[in-house]
Amino acid sequence: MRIRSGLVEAIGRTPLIRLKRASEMTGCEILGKAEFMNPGQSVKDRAALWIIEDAVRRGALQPGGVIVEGTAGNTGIGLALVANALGYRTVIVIPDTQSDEKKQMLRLAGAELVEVPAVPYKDPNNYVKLSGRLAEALAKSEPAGAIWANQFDNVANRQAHIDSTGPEIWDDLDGKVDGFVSAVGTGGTLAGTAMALKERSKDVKIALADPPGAALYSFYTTGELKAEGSSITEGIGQGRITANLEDAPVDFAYQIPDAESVQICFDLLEHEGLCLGGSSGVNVAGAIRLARELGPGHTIVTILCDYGTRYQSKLFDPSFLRSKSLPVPAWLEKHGRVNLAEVME
Ligand SMILES: Cc1ncc(COP(=O)(O)O)c(C=O)c1O
Repeated sequence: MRIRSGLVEAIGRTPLIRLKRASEMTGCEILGKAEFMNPGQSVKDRAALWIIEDAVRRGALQPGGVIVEGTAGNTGIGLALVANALGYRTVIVIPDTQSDEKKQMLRLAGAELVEVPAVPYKDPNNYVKLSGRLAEALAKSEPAGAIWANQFDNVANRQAHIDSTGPEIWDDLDGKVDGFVSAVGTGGTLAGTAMALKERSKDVKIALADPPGAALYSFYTTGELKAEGSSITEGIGQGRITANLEDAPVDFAYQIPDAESVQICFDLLEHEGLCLGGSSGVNVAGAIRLARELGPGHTIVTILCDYGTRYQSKLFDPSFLRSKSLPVPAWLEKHGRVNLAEVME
């Protein structure tokens, strides 16, 4: 019998799942690291835990203290759950464009939610900058103090992946890994996992998968930060080189259109039973591109970032998809296969 002593110990050590259709299509072994199986149902539980433990070690976070963060949702959920387990409180600043499901989960976990209009990073009222100012104010007014988690530029975030995600992938595959692909929100997952894998073998190829509207595809292919278009994906799409992204060893970069990532999410749900958010679709599309780049016979790992029920009102809602001119798979609208009235007669 193996018991984990609490929520904190239940974070990480997620399985690698073989993605059947992507593997068959490319002749490669395409594996998804099941980060949706973390207690907060996303990859961001790891960053939340490492950021909190780092603040405690530095003496910045006192018992009963407040953790303030600007987040698209998943980091906030991770922070709120870990805070509950360890005796802290959370105040989360979230752009109003994020899904209702994530906001509901944050409230359920006891986070104090501050919803703000989604404005670009350069605006002083951007959610990240606002959360920094709020943390400064609360540090003075709260009896037990407050810290700013600052996931974008706090490298305790990528340290989580240097210490856990990367080594877990390497160990589970006995070092037989040829490529790793990830989208970027803060860059913690991509940079941290890439650094851990490259440290073990320089031959592992690292690829960025970027949605439209983000500037990193352009940065890693031309050296210029340039963004065009927009995307329905949440939690990813970065316009600058965050501290977590600095020195990330990126070999290839791909831009994935929404029509492709959305189609992959439906495919994974319909044919493999994997219900995932949009960023996982971007990652799997990126893994397929890297597999084609390297050729058959290689092992490529990517991240299955979060669970799809978080997006029932968006990615999995036919009318939302139509409003974004995205194709709706027939089976998503299929109802009435079971006629209960007939059976009960
Ligand atoms: C759904 C989802 N996918 C991917 C990411 C990207 O992870 P990272 O911040 O480590 O780049 C995030 C980050 O918030 C996310 O919420």
